[in-house]
Amino acid sequence: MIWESYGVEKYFNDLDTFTNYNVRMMRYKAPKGDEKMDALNVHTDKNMVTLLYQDQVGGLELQSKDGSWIPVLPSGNSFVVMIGDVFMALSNGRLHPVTHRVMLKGREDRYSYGLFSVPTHHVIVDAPEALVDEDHPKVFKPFDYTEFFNKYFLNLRNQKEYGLKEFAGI
Ligand SMILES: O=C(O)CCC(=O)C(=O)O
Ligand SMILES: [Fe+2]
Repeated sequence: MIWESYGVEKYFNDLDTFTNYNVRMMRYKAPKGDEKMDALNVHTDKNMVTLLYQDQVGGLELQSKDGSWIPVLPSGNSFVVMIGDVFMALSNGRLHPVTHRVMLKGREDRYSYGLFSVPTHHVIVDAPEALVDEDHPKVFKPFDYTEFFNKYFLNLRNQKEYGLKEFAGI
């Protein structure tokens, strides 16, 4: 639908052939004390699209443009849909991934469930030419998704948030 709205759906006819889907169930242990605990670091997702369901404990927070944090209230019958860095690159910077984190308070463990669409191994991510023009100069160089992810992952172990702008920004 998004690609149709930009008139570039024909470039993504074979999207299925270069997309994998990962399902992940995540458990966050309840904090030990009474303080609000940083349970998942501040980040944008590095994949294409994420579908997320959190249980009644809640804790997911989204960052607004002014830097403040907006809690996503738990809902038994809805999913959160977020785009990741790859989608930003494919849209030539038109769409932006939301920065988010998980903060926990209280005595209950938290569970969340995610469906993550990711490019297959070593896919080259590049925005369609039709989305590049004078008003929208190219924002990212074509890049190998696996190389980007590996670099991101290495930085994660050093507690550093590593973004696509650093890896492939023009
Ligand atoms: O558990 C959550 O609600 C968020 C998980 C998340 O942001 C992620 O896995 O990228
Ligand atoms: Fe995330």
